[in-house]
Amino acid sequence: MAHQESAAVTTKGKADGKPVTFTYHRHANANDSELSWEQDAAPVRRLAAQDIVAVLHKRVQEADDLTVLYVENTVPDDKKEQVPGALETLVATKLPQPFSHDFLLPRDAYWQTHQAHAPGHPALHILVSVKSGTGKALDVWEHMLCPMLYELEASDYMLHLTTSENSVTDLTRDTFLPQANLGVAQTVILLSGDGGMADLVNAILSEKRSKSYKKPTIVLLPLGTGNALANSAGIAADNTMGLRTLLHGSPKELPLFRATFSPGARLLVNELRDERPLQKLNGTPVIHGAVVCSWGLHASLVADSDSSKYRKFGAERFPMAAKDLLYPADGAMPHPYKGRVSVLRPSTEGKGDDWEPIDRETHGYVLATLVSQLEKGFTISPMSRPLDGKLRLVHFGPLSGKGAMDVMTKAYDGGKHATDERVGYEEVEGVKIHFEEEEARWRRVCVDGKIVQVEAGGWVALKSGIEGVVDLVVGP
Ligand SMILES: Nc1ncnc2c1ncn2[C@@H]1O[C@H](COP(=O)(O)OP(=O)(O)OP(=O)(O)O)[C@@H](O)[C@H]1O
Repeated sequence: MAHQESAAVTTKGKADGKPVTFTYHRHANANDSELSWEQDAAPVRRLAAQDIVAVLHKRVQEADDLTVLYVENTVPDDKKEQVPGALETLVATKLPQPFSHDFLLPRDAYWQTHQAHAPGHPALHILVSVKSGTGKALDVWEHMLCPMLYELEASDYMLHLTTSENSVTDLTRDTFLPQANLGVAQTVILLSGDGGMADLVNAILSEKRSKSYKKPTIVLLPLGTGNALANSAGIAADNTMGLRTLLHGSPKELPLFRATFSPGARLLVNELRDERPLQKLNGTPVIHGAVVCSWGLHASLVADSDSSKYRKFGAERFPMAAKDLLYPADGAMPHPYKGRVSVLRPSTEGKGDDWEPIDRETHGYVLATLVSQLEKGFTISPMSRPLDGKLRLVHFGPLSGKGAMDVMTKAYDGGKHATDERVGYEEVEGVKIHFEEEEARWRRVCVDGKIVQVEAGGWVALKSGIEGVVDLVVGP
């Protein structure tokens, strides 16, 4: 879909059987392009490029008919909370050639070659995480994905709706993993946030994989709150809820890190009220992640905002909880987090496995990530490229509420915090933290949105470069 020039091309054709004049305004920035059509006295219809899912060779009446799939986002304001959009079709005859060139489904796209009538096509699963984000995943299935599969004549799939916080884990352990171990190719369209992906990956890594293990291919439709993975991998760059990436993209291995914890670490669930044991690897508690591992302000923010009180506000829940942490009610400074942090830098000739301490006894923010954005526009790691597998550390010492806000504001401004002298930012292979906090709430670690409570005197050690277990479909 890459193109440089900015031009308009006009053709005479038909839209849904009625004679019209099509105009395609093609812009250097593909998402600014627009298709419009005029029919005598009727008002001009406009279709923004960012709403277009794909153009299909689907003959309806005339030999040169094409079917345009697009997302209608003009939902009345009072319905916006419930319906994020709906899939619509336009049967078009004689579309401007540059338009069809830009949006026709590529013949070699993963979807084309692996789905529908392709021989030996993978088992197709649709997994709807109904409580992710503000709870719109089911609407997206009903109004967008299901109608699209109908248009694509893809009816051979299994639909799964989550019924509990364990649904993704259970389904992966009982279905995806055993099939993958038998070498069966599977595509999973996952309507969720980062947590759904984390559950899936951790369930796979909780058991042994066979020699014939075949990585499932995951198509992620961004239905969470932060959608860090989707925003960083370009899946959420248009208005189609990931449908365009589903049809045009191709699979690439999802890089992972492993966080290993001291023996007393526990996963906090049920709005932090209950504890669960972590998975064990060689007797040691572990969690794997694809997005972020943090301690300090970020982890406290995720933990404090993980309640139904805040969740209903979507991504707004973070700034709301941030206010309480940055400007404590007693007028004190934000909490200085006490502990020893050391890093393992990418190995260079002559340097071994040397962990180097960060020269500071207290900290404000310690965050390691594999992605560039933690939510749309919050560019925590501006050097990160989609699925580059590089772990990057962002850290700073205790700052005033205003100082920390200042740094965060720069992160929202294209990642300018990365060059702020108060902030450390570098590529690392590992991070270790030994906690020296008395109070439990300051010993909470965030891994891909999950919260781990570490015991007094405990530690966490993070390593990148873990062998991937799934592929993620990303844009061309
Ligand atoms: N039917 C359900 N009942 C109870 N819990 C559910 C159900 N469906 C999903 N969940 C839970 O809701 C949470 C949703 O997490 P997810 O990461 O997908 O969304 P998010 O936290 O809103 O987004 P993000 O991680 O992108 O910020 C998960 O913990 C998941 O287990």
